[in-house]
Amino acid sequence: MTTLEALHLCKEYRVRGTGLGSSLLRAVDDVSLIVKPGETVALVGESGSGKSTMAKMLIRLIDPTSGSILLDGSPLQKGRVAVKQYRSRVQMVFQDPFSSLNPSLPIRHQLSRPLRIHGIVRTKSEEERELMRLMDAVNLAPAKTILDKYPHELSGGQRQRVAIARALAPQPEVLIADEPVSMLDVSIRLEILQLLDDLKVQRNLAVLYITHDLATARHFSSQIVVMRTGRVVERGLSDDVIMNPIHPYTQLLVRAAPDPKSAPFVVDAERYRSHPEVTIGDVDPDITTWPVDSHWARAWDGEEAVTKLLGSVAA
Ligand SMILES: Nc1ncnc2c1ncn2[C@@H]1O[C@H](COP(=O)(O)OP(=O)(O)OP(=O)(O)O)[C@@H](O)[C@H]1O
Repeated sequence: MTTLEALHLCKEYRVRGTGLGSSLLRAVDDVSLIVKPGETVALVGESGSGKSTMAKMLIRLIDPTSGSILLDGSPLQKGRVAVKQYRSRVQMVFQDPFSSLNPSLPIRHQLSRPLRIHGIVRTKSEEERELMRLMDAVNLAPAKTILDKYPHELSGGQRQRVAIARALAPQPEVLIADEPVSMLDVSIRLEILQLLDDLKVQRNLAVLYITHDLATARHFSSQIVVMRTGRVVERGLSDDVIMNPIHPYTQLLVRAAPDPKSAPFVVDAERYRSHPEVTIGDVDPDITTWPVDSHWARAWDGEEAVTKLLGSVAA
């Protein structure tokens, strides 16, 4: 049962000026947030708002300039051993499954390494069993065939599933997902987000979902934290933030979203048409002002009308 907490985090980067000198850029400025087990918190903002810098601090790739990170209320210890222990509890899924996997190693190697490093397995038979479990957890089949493949032999979605399996290998309690679907084909984004959501429930994970897509943030998160130029400008329950944005920047994000009516949602709607229990209807009028580079449709599931998130369109 692990809670991840960021307290007044700041990060300054030294950047070269136009002349000879350099100056400091405050990429993250006094950001606090808390992610609890079984909960997804979305960190939302436009490019350059500081989201990835937050992620890098929270996974301990970079140190904060000031502020602190607490895991279950305890401040982090310094040193390699402490970082390794931290990473066995807090893992990250990166944006790009093409560069986050080593192209020269088969999948089996990329998954068994963290299993061994973090002491999850000791023998060959334990390793084999755990590899099968991981493949099963991320719905990759046939497991043995895929384990022997190289990343370039897999689709983008399969690669991201492998990356998720690798993140799960140390049996973490916290998952940081930094734009985990933005590099993927529109048609599979929802599947990957749904997988992360299922894993959250099954493993009681605390999930920080970093995205610029407010629609999926609302769908998959209980809370949304909105960042702008390094600062938090708004936070709250996801529905409240989307339906009643208070800060002008959040209102702008919501308003600036493409109209889902003009989004090519028909492509994904076609996928749903093959599901006999769901019929695609009109786009839900309530969401026409949504910040959506996602597309939605009103669907009828038996008697009940439901709004389905069908996928995201490329930004
Ligand atoms: N290593 C670095 N050195 C200097 N400046 C940096 C560095 N990394 C990020 N920045 C700057 O910090 C700010 C925040 O960047 P960051 O990548 O955290 O934003 P972001 O919200 O994740 O954006 P994106 O979605 O485009 O990745 C930007 O102005 C960026 O140019």
